[in-house]
Parts: sequence; C-alpha cells; structure tokens
Amino acid sequence: MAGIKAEWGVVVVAAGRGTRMGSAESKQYLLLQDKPIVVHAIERFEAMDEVAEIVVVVGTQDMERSKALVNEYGLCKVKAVVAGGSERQHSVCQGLLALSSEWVMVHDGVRPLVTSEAVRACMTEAKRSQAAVLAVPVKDTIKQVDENGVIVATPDRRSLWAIQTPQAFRRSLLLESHERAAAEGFLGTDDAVVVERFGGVPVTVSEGEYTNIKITTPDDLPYAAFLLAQRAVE
Ligand SMILES: Nc1ccn([C@@H]2O[C@H](COP(=O)(O)OP(=O)(O)OP(=O)(O)O)[C@@H](O)[C@H]2O)c(=O)n1
Ligand SMILES: C[C@](O)(CO)[C@H](O)COP(=O)(O)O
Repeated sequence: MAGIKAEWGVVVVAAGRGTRMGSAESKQYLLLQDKPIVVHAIERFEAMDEVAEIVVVVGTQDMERSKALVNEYGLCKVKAVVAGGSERQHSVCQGLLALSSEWVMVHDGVRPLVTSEAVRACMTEAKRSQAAVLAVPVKDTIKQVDENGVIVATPDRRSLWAIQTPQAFRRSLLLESHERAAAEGFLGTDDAVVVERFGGVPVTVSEGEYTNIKITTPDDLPYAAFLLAQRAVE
C-alpha cells in the first residue's frame, strides 16, 4: 500500500511445551478451522504492510515441520525459523538476533486472534513511547492469596491490566534489555518486564481487545473456534 513503510520485524515465539494444555501435540500445532494455531498467528502479521520480516521460534524437534508449514501456507515474510530455548525469554532472544528491522514486535504463537487494528494501535504507541504492549483492563476483582489460601491484598482494580502480545519496541532497546537481564539471571514472563527492569524507559499500554486470547488450557480451544467462525460471517 502506498505510503506505508515496511519497517517492522516480528518474532513469533512458538517453542513452548504447552504443559497446561496437556495435549499429546504441542498446542501451537493444534488445528483451528483446519489450520495450525501458529499459522493463524503468523498470518495476522504476514498480511500487514507495515511488517517487513518475521522470524518464527520453535522447538528443535519441530524445525522441519515448521519450515514445511511456512512453505505450505506461502508465508513469504518469514525469513527464518530458528530454535528456541528452555524459557520464553531465551526464545525471544534467539528470534531478535535473527531480525534486523529497527522496530520489532514479539507475539505469542498461541494468540491467533489478534486484529490488525489492535496491532496498529500498539505500533503507533511504541513509536511514541519506545516500548508499548497490548493490554486490557481486568474485569474481575483480583486478590493476592498466600500459600494457605488466605487473601492478603486486594489491589485497586482501576490500576490492573491483563497483558497481551504483541509487545512492540525499538529493537536496540529490547535486545540490550534482554542482554542485561541474561547477565543478571533475571527471568520474566513477558518482554515488557525486561524493559521495565533494564531498559530505562517507561513501558506503556495500548488498549487491545478481550478476544486476543492466549490458547493456554483446553477450554480456550472452543472459544477460539467460536471467535474465528464469528469473524468469518461478519
Ligand atoms: N521456552 C519457551 C516457552 C514458551 N514459548 C512460547 O511463548 C508463548 C507463551 O505462551 P504459554 O502459554 O506460556 O506457552 P507454553 O510455555 O507452551 O505453555 P505452558 O506454560 O502451559 O507450558 C507460547 O507461544 C510459547 O510457545 C517459547 O517460545 N519458548
Ligand atoms: C507474554 C504473555 O502472553 C503476556 O500475557 C504471557 O506473559 C506469557 O506468559 P506465560 O507464563 O508464558 O503464559
């Protein structure tokens, strides 16, 4: 499309084991509308003019079948399929090293329902703040509970957001933050926390959509299938 700069690289992380799903097949390869979940996730970015390159991070045992999927589905922007590590953070690092774009997004290969509108809002916010993540305000009351099942704190819900992906950053900021985290042995569950700790700039949220679910447990599958089917008729 005229006027849109293809200046973004995307790391799609799909090297997890999916322990909470409990399926024989790794959850990122389970089918949604006859297509592997990870392919849905990659396609969300493949279709965006802003995206120049995509790196997919997978388990070493899944390298060949993942490359075959890239060919089968004509995912032309995928420039590399690389092996991940034992933790999500290690997998992200491997992906980042294989990208060269100035701006990068990290996306879970098990979030197949993100929309281009939400991704664009996140990219715009990252250009403003250097570091931005999709998130939604929590709907439930959240309690902190101790090991005896006793509620010890009720944080003010107005300050609580559920964090999603993609998470968008200037590549140099994210890579340097990850390198510092590795040097200090810090492990977090997302990229935002790595930049919060080691990046020296505030990470901001871009309000996303509740439908951008992460396929985590078996009950997420029928809901994701329902959401996909609903989009097809809209
Ligand atoms: N070592 C790891 C661990 C996770 N991931 C990816 O990070 C995302 C995070 O989602 P999550 O639900 O935590 O995936 P798993 O780690 O596979 O799930 P579980 O914790 O249930 O084992 C997934 O796309 C997963 O494949 C990864 O690339 N490398
Ligand atoms: C990055 C993430 O999807 C944001 O919600 C999430 O933190 C991944 O964490 P998990 O522990 O690997 O599920």
